[in-house]
Amino acid sequence: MVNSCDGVSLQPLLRMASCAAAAQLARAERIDIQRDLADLALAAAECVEHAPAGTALMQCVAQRSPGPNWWLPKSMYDEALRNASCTAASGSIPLQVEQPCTSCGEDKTEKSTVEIYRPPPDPVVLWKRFASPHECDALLELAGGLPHLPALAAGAPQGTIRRSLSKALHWDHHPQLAAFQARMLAAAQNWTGEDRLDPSVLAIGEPMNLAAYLNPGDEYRSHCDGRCGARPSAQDRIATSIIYCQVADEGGHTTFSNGHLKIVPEQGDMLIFGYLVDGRISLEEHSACPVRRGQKWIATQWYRAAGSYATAARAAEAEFCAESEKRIDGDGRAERAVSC
Ligand SMILES: O=C(O)CCC(=O)C(=O)O
Ligand SMILES: [Fe+2]
Repeated sequence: MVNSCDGVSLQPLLRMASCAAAAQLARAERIDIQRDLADLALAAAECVEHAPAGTALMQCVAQRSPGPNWWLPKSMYDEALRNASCTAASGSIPLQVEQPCTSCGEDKTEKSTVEIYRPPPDPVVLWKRFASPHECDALLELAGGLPHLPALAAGAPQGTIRRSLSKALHWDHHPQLAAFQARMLAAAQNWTGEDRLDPSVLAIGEPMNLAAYLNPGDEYRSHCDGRCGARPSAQDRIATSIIYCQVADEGGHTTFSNGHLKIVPEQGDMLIFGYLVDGRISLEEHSACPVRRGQKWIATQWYRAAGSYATAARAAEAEFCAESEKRIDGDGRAERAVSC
């Protein structure tokens, strides 16, 4: 009996085909979903520990899995890789570079470190200690404090993959955000090589998103902020920056499972990644691993290409706000109305 396709979030046609194929094969008693998923998880765990840095995890998994994985629904496959990448014993090893510190005031001799995990065209870098504790406190104050962040609505498009509190911070409500966002944008432009990132983020852009993972198990499962490698339309996001204002004592790391990267940030670090790639397997897919102990909160800024920003951002914001207004069942947590 095959019912493991329930809850799978593939494109409907692909999902139907994939699930039908799986059901047919399973009926023929040649395939056992649970067994094949367990094999996949084992292969992924081995690859996460042993594949050399830079090797795409998918290639290693394909070589090590005893059976074919092509028929598994994509979301199950992605989840297995992601779970393995979250349990990896240590973080990936980056190339480190030093640069003049842009947040050290008058002291021009101070340097800041940037860790390069992957070069363009889909770069991933971690700017160490980008935000000071004071800057993070200021962001939180604008959001009204951690206990007052609204929970993501269960009915929201991302409600099934994201378990966290979340709030949009609007520039026009909080003018003091502007200088900080300008610094984030400059860093993102520099490290993605994307001078197309729209500077109008400062005036009318997609709001900054504060997200808090306060309970054990809070997470953001595998997803793409952009188009997962498909040709981006004029309105799609092309880069992301995430400031880790608080990191969990255990868990809560960020992984790029397809690209075999595990980022273990410290407080104040900013992750920057770009994903304007076309026509090849995307390494953009990423996730926030479940928090195991302690709490984590982040500030995310998504970027689009110049010219696309105003309409797309407004549409996205309107959708987000409409969904967020819905009440939340909250998985046993207190129900709370959401204001946007
Ligand atoms: O919390 C994280 O580590 C990842 C967050 C994320 O993917 C996002 O905000 O788009
Ligand atoms: Fe993301």
